[in-house]
Amino acid sequence: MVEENPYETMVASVFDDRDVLTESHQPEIVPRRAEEIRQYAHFLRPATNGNTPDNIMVYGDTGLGKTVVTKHIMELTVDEAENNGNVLSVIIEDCNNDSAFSYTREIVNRLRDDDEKDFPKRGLSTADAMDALYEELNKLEGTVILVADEIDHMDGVDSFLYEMSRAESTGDLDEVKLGIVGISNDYSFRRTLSAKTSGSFAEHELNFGPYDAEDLRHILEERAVDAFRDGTLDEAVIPKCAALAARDKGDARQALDLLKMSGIVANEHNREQVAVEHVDEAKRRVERGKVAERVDDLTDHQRNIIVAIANAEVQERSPVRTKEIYSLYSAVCERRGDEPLSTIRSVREHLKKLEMRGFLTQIEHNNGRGGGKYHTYELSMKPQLVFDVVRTGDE
Ligand SMILES: Nc1ncnc2c1ncn2[C@@H]1O[C@H](COP(=O)(O)OP(=O)(O)OP(=O)(O)O)[C@@H](O)[C@H]1O
Repeated sequence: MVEENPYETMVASVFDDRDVLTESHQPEIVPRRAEEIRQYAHFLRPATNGNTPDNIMVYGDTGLGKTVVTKHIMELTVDEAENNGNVLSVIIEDCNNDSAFSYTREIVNRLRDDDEKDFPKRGLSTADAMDALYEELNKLEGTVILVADEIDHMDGVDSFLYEMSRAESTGDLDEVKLGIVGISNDYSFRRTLSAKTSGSFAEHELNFGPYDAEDLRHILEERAVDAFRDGTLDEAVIPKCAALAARDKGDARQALDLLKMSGIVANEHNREQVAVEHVDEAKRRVERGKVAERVDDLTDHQRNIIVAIANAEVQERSPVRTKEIYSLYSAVCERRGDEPLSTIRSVREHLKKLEMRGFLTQIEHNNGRGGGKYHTYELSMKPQLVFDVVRTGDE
């Protein structure tokens, strides 16, 4: 028997360069953020003239271009400084739920030569790490801009910002001028800083609003030029991806993920062109992927609880009271060979957490005078999505 070569029956991929649609790709053009880029440049201009730039806080929800715009403006600012005969270094480091100590250590090790990257993990205080950082920064010339992405995730951020923003005036930094840019999804970050830090870290604010369908269409079209081969995108595909993402949160990451997944689906169906129905399937897959990531963070008990409520929903018994959830949950545990929690009270605790994390919706009922209050719960997503990602075999 002659073995079939699967490549022989495949049409050419719709993609020219799929990586252009991924997060790590830094586009040369960043459309639809001209005003934010202009404001940014205004705040950063002193750095192009060899002076200390103002500190900046960039706020906005996820996927609104805070990072991509920041990288873009930093490149322009470094070029401008160079044209003016000045030296500007930019350090961009994600806070990644780090402590101020480990964040500082990361930067120190990045700035050190390879054979000196031995900054110890233990035994030193944050103050020691900051001293090491000042030492490294003082080896640079001109102006330095430190960009702390997801700054609200840094443990100990208050004193970090206090120290860094005073470092020039205290003489810790005597060779370079330092500006700090913080990026955050959390608009209340400013209010979490102590009065003394707010005072010394006086900064400008830049706010990024959601994209509308028109913005997203432009962004996707720009990327699609390099990502897809000519003629492989049905003309309705980009408007559809843009409209779906705009209707949700106006998030460019979501729009790009949808476009990329639509191409993957078209390839899997062995089609020469991406069509609108591929976007529909892509949407389902992207949603499933997101729910799967969130389900990964749940405990086994919490997973069994949402499966129990999904079961109630397909049996049209939802919304459900806690007592009924408990017995449905116990049945799920039994089927899966898990030991159930022994009290309704502990299930109730998990219900609260699941509600907070967006898996469930709680409905409050009032039985009128003397009747007391009680709660029922329903799923905040389609039950099939739960069955798909938890793989219970319960559907
Ligand atoms: N105006 C734009 N032009 C081109 N690409 C964009 C634009 N805005 C966002 N993107 C792309 O969308 C994705 C998300 O953008 P980015 O990482 O900058 O968002 P963010 O606001 O920093 O989000 P988060 O807070 O979740 O990190 C990236 O792939 C980015 O390249």
